[in-house]
Amino acid sequence: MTEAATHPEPSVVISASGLTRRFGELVAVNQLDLTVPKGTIYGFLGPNGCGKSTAIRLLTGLLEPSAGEVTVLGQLLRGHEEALKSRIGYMTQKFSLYDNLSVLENLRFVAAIYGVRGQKGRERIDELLQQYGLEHRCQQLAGTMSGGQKQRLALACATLHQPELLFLDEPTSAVDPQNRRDFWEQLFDLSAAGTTILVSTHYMDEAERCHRLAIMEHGFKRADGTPRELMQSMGATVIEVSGDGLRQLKQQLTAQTAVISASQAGSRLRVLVKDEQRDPLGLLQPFCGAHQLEIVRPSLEDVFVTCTGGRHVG
Ligand SMILES: Nc1ncnc2c1ncn2[C@@H]1O[C@H](COP(=O)(O)OP(=O)(O)OP(=O)(O)O)[C@@H](O)[C@H]1O
Repeated sequence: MTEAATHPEPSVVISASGLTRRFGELVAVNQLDLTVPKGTIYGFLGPNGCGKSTAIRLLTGLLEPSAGEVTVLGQLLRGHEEALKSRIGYMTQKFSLYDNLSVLENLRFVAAIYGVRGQKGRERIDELLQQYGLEHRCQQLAGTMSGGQKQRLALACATLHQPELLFLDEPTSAVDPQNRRDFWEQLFDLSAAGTTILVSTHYMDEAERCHRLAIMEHGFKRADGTPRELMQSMGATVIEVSGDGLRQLKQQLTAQTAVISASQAGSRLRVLVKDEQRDPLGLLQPFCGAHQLEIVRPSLEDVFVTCTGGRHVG
């Protein structure tokens, strides 16, 4: 019998049930159930303070839960935090780099922590310098680098020991759109090589890139699935209204109980109407006069607004 047959690789890399963390009266993470399949990029989408960082710290074993269980890479997390550390990478919001150490010194420091020594360590560092475009910055102090460069160095540090599971807590908050795009290409490279990635974000466009995601609010998971599944099962119709006088129209429409929200983009009003309203166009028409009405495809932002009762991310 082969090794693989005796110890089959888990197809589910993170499994959590009833995961809860209280800070005094505050429940930062509330009864979180989670299943993250191997090789996926899984997103936590939600506004500041909804519990994303706390959930990540619980799943890495850095924080003890008040209740609930977590299995990571086929092993119960509780009691195995140390053993699992070498199989997990974690990039924090603040990137955790030493500003007064050079790029090379930061990488060597992390290599020493993970015991990636000697020839193997040097080769791995060279490989990462090249992979993340840092080979000409070896001697530069981390504190003098741009946001995008720091981010690449932080990712190199977090993946130095080639973790099977990588946690990224709002990794793109401090970088520009081009760097964000490049960063996501790097994440897909890692994912294609078999790394499972859990990433938190409050950007809709980032969440949309994930294979699967959970929408979080006030410590609760409000919905989860692939972006497409979430859009298909959102429970609302999206209608775009175009024309003049949209500010006043918006007030009239949001006063209707079947209207979840109305938000303006340019000369269009994007209106979400609950699915229980059989004739959503008929509901809006009496208010809209000469305005043009069109049913359009939902976006992830529409899903978010529907799940969280109209409140906004960020
Ligand atoms: N150590 C702590 N002690 C007390 N309260 C905490 C602690 N850590 C987090 N919280 C609280 O728990 C809630 C969730 O915080 P968390 O940092 O997990 O949210 P988040 O979604 O990651 O937001 P952000 O991106 O702003 O960090 C917040 O109300 C926060 O103030």
